Amino acid sequence: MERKIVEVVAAVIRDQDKIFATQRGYGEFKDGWEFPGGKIESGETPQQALIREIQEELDTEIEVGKLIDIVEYDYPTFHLKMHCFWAGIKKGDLILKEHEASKWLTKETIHSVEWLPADLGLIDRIEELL
Ligand SMILES: Nc1nc2c([nH]c(=O)n2[C@H]2C[C@H](O)[C@@H](COP(=O)(O)OP(=O)(O)OP(=O)(O)O)O2)c(=O)[nH]1
Repeated sequence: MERKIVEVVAAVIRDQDKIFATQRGYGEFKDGWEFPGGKIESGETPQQALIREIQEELDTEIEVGKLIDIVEYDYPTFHLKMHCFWAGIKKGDLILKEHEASKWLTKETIHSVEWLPADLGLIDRIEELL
């Protein structure tokens, strides 16, 4: 059987030398750290999906910047294709509507949380860009 492809967008919200990470509050990956975002819905561009997801999850309006990378990762039950963009805050205070915790991380602290497996390669790249 063909493995299911899950197409996701994620925002690396940056403020100077810090990036914003969130901890999942429910589901299969509960307690893992990630970049906020979610699944692209049909008819949406990745940028539109990201603006919608961040509004829903964090009650914040973002400006979507450049694509950092498209991460491909094989989880046991699906293949993840994750479009990761730089983002900045336009309006709002990053209120956690779904996540259980959040942190601003720097180059020095970026490895201090337990990232989801698919994010590890990306984290090494971001570390160099901070
Ligand atoms: N948002 C996000 N998801 C990630 C990251 N790394 C990673 O493996 N994932 C995986 C976990 C999930 O299987 C999937 C994202 O789906 P989701 O459950 O957040 O999406 P959603 O909000 O649209 O989903 P749903 O609960 O409404 O079904 O991508 C990451 O850094 N950010």
